[in-house]
Amino acid sequence: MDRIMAIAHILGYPRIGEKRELKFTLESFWKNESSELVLHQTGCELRKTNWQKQQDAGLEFISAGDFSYYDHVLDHSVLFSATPTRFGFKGKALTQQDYFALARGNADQPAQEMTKWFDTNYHYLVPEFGPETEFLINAHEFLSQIDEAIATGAKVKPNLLGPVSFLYLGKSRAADFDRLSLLPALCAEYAVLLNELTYRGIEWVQIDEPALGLDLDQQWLDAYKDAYARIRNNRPKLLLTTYFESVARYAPNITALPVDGIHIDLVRAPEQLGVWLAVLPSHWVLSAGVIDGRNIWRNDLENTLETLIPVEKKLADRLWIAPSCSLVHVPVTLTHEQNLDAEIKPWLAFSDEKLQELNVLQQALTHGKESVKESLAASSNAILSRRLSTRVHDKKVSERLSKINTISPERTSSFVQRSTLQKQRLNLPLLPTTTIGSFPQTTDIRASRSAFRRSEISASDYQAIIQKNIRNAIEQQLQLDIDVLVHGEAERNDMVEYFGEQLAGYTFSQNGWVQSYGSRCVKPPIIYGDVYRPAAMTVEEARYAQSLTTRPVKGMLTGPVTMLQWSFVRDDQPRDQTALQLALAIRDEVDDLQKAGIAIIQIDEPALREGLPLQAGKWADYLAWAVRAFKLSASVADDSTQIHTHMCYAEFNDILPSIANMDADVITIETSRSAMELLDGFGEFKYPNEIGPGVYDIHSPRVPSVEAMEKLMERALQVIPADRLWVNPDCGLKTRGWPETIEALKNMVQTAKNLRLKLV
Ligand SMILES: Nc1nc2c(c(=O)[nH]1)N[C@@H](CNc1ccc(C(=O)N[C@@H](CCC(=O)N[C@@H](CCC(=O)N[C@@H](CCC(=O)O)C(=O)O)C(=O)O)C(=O)O)cc1)CN2
Ligand code: MET
Ligand SMILES: [Zn+2]
Repeated sequence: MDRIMAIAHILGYPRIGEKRELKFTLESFWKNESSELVLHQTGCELRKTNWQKQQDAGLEFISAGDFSYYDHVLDHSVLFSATPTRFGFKGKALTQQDYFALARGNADQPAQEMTKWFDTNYHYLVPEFGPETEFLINAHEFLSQIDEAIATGAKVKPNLLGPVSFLYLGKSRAADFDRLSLLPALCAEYAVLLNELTYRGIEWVQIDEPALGLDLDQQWLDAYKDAYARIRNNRPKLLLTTYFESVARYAPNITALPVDGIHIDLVRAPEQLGVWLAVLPSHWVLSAGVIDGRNIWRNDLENTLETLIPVEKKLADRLWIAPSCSLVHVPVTLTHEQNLDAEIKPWLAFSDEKLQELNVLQQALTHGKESVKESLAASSNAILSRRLSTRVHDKKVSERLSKINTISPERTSSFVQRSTLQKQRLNLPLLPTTTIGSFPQTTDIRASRSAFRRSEISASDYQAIIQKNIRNAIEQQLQLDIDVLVHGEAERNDMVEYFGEQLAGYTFSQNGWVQSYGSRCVKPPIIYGDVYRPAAMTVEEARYAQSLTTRPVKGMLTGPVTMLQWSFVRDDQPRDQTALQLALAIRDEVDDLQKAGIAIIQIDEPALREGLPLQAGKWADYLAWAVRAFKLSASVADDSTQIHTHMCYAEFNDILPSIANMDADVITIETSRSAMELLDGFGEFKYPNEIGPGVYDIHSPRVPSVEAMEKLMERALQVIPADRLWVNPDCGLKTRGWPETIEALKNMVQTAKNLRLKLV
């Protein structure tokens, strides 16, 4: 006789579509090339397909409310009418254009700020709260998607971001404003919405509270108690979902909440299972996040069942099984992967394959392992094939790594000594101007690359096109009178993917796209084995660019921590080991570049901050290996070779000692959106080396004025001495068009010239 069904569910499904349908429909809508109707039709089809897949996989519920036309946190702000006051949308029924204005800005207002979703490469739109914020439920779009889901006939579990995490993830522009003062008013609207869902016959709602994975002070912990007490009446059952970290330390607070179950991430934090089994209230369900929602490796199902079977014995139908977090962080399907390495492909599981894995686990728990013995055997074979593969371990790499302690992470001389040598060699003016690396990735460049990939043009044709683009970038920069040039990165599809393609130990998908923000996607390359650099990766382009000018052209590399953070990484060795392998590969490239006569080498680390663990107790360990990896990649540089690094998208003030310890000769950082506030930390901390604080935001096509940039630089000059300051944009220009790029850089160079006159 069958026992009670084990319940399988997911926390969210990717919304971009198997072939990035959402991206293409969005971009054509924005260009006015297609209608709102087409946009909504595509949205509707994507949801329908996603739900069908979930039903086919035998999930107990289909997941609704996880779809978004841009970002689910933005949707949540709209759901409660909590859009920033500055847009003047109060009391107005938002149009589709209004919605995108919040996400992308309009003629009058810059977009809502965008920031990283916890330690992922997904970006959300930061809610803006203030004393004037009023909440009013505006659930038409949300409820119509729920109704659409209900109409499929399946059981529906709506997703909602929880009230405390929503407030936590927002920001206030008003000084000293306490966001928690908004909690009662916000919860009143949640209550209305939850009543509405009860009325629709919804049994369970998934309420995401990922803030519980962070270090919370007492005030925020208490807010949970208050919030959930306020929404306890006439509502569906609530599954409180947590992910990315252990929440065991808050178990006493969490178990006191009037909810009906908890989801925990057992991939990131398997050690918390014991705690939860011991304290789980007797009427709660426990949703075990056992399938990795952040990585693409096939699950070891036998192993997972070993964990689950005793739990199931104890909890019976109170055990639910799920991926560790929403699947938005992994690609959609392996179905279209024709070119994936045949040995490696069976080791992988994208979202659809993860649904299958859940299905097998559910069957095994319900009907016994016998019932799915073939699937279990296939899983075990894949795990074994990966473990025994001769392609994972490379003796040369392990030998080199075993001697890594003999390589000094320090440069030969101190910054002051290096600086003297570099000044002699480079002979730059005061407040040198530069850019961050990329110039516009035009449709032309992408189309040529695409044609080359499809073998429609030859390698030499493709190379000629890249050279033409490099030549153009150099000419433009010379005309603009920029001091330190870049080659423009035309040859790179994506900074990380490009290097991954040239390193051993990496493989790639054709279609493994993951949403980064809005319509922008990335295709993280896959590290499956020991990493090393078989041959020089950037020297040819750097040498060519340098041959066109007497001004210095920066060599342009991605650093080991960012390579790690933006790739799908091995789960069979600690991350720091992979980072060290990457560090040695980049180190080889730095050496080759300087041997080719390149005097300045930039090693980008935009993801260094993103990789920081969510709980402060783990920071020191991470920072130690991450900084060491960066330094090992740079320390091969001669004193007279100037090392730059670049970081964007982050608060740096809490890790300034580590940034200083990286000892790059120059760091360029994103500062313009915070009006140089960020630089105050560097001033207070007395950051010892040179800094280029970004003087304009590259995320908007708006051309900044000379006055605006001068003002920012004057602010910078108050905290950093002029002889250690550079003038540059916030980040690379790959997403911009040429005309606005030239106008903006013209003004930027003028800014530097004006200031030089004032300073002498
Ligand atoms: N990995 C990573 N993470 C990051 C960043 C980053 O640069 N890289 N920056 C921040 C986020 N910013 C981002 C900024 C831009 C894009 C972006 O523009 N992505 C492109 C894809 C880039 C790419 O790989 N382009 C391929 C082209 C892929 C493609 O669509 N090809 C078409 C053909 C295109 C054509 O014919 O024009 C096809 O194959 O069908 C290339 O240049 O080769 C996109 O969504 O469109 C992504 C993230 C933080 N995280
Ligand atoms: C996301 S950081 C980007 C750095 C890179 N060198 C560029 O200019 O695009
Ligand atoms: Zn950047």
